[in-house]
Amino acid sequence: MGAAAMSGTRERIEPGQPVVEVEGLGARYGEQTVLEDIDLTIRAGEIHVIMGGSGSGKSTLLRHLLGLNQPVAGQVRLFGQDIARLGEREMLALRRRIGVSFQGGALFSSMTVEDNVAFPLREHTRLDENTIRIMTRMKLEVVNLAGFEDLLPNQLSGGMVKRAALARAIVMDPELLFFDEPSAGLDPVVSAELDELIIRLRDIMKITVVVVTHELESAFKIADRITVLDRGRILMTDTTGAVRATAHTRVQALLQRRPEALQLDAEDYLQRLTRS
Ligand SMILES: Nc1ncnc2c1ncn2[C@@H]1O[C@H](COP(=O)(O)OP(=O)(O)OP(=O)(O)O)[C@@H](O)[C@H]1O
Repeated sequence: MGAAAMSGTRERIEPGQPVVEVEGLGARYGEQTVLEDIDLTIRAGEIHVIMGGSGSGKSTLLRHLLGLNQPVAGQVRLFGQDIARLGEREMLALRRRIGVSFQGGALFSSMTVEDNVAFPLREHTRLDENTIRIMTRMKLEVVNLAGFEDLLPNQLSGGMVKRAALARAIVMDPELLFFDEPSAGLDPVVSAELDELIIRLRDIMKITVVVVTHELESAFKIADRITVLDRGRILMTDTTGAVRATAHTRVQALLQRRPEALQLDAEDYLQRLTRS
């Protein structure tokens, strides 16, 4: 039995139903508009990749989806609930249905892999130690880290750290997982392993996964649907096939670029410099 099942009754959302709904979202930092007119629906059971170059607004969108930032316009609904209207307790209950693996979401360096993964269970549930241990080990197996539970983070490779962080993000059996730049800093082989793992989470654990990335290859490999974000606006949301085949010139321009070029758009960069 999972932590979710133990923490009370909750309806599991049916495949294909909207899990994340964004309508007319706008975001600003000071005078700078960072997101504008964002409409987006993410459905249960899909791997949805939000793709865009550096500064396109990916991280800001993610922060809004998690309710960490207040929008200047529009709304975000998670599991059908408008997150701006939720009280603290309701928001906490909602957050338990969500796993997050952030780029900078480092492991606690003084804790073993096992204690790191067990941390959310110790913080948010009253499960006994034996159950916590079993659930933690199960998740370590899912991410292929069985046998490494007693190591400290600095004894792990970059790919292993990512997998341990992923185990921690799924230890509460989330229905929705946000994964920020899974392949950042990883070599291609390790990055491909992580892609496989994300696909496995969808197929075996039936988790809806939202991946934010600027890695084109990885995006096309794992996504059911892709949202292309550019300068704070959504250029398109569609299946990988449709995105690849689109006649949209700006999308094609972004796709033709080498990943490194996509990270730093010179024109954008200069605009940003002169704006501030
Ligand atoms: N806390 C902040 N305060 C002010 N401006 C910010 C802040 N965070 C981001 N920005 C600006 O908002 C814009 C979008 O940034 P954001 O981090 O959302 O983009 P991104 O697509 O995630 O980029 P990257 O891939 O480089 O992380 C950029 O112009 C950035 O400089």
